[in-house]
Amino acid sequence: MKTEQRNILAEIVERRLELVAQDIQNKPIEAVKAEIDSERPKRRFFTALKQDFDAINIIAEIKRRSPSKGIIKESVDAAETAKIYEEGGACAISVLTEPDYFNGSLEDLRSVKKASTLPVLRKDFIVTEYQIYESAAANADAVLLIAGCLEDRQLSEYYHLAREIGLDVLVEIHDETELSRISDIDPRIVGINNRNLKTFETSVSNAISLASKLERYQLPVALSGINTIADVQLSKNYGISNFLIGESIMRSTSPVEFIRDLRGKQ
Ligand SMILES: O=P(O)(O)OC[C@@H](O)[C@@H](O)c1c[nH]c2ccccc12
Repeated sequence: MKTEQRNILAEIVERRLELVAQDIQNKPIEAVKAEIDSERPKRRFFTALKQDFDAINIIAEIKRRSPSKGIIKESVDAAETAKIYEEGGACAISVLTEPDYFNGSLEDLRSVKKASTLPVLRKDFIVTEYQIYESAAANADAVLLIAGCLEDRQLSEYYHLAREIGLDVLVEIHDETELSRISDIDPRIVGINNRNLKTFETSVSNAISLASKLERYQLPVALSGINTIADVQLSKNYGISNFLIGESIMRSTSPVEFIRDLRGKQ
């Protein structure tokens, strides 16, 4: 008999919606929109990824804990971590802002943006339009949209809204069904998650096999489970140049050297 797998993604999304409802009580959407500075300095996430063919671009992630691994690093100073990532040559910084399962916050994102000169990606479970405006108000340069937790209509609306207000978008997929669901929005940056967010099963070959199915002009980013130089090199051999890495960098005793090693630089 097959036991039903607890769907963690659905649980996180349910909780996220509750938290956003509280945020809206505290600060209505009009107030958030008013906080967006149209003159804010924009750093292009897309450009950071579009380097030469030989490059290995690392988006280094600030991730305090995760539902699959528990606490990854006890005390984390987001601003200091961002500076270290930049020193190692990361091309962009991803900041987990989900509070309950990842111990993140928009405060982390704001301080990372101030402390570094790199583009900053807001990594969260974006399931409302409110969070998109909130991302721009917090000075994010890009947002993540996860196909697995959005309906087609939401995916398209949020994608276009984010682009309209000047945010780049990383659209995350995990399998071929999700790949076909994003063909209408035709995103320029496609994150391929090696981890199944419903079951946490992880395989680095997932990004490799799906990347070959993207359009030529779409930039693949391999997400999750990349722990070693060999993992990076393997994907690179299959034409993937962009990697989003959290846990292994967070756990490293010398992240500057580790990021350099992953990039194949001295
Ligand atoms: O820590 P890892 O295995 O290097 O993974 C980083 C990143 O890919 C992962 O944090 C992630 C990918 N997609 C997500 C969606 C929500 C939250 C987290 C994620």
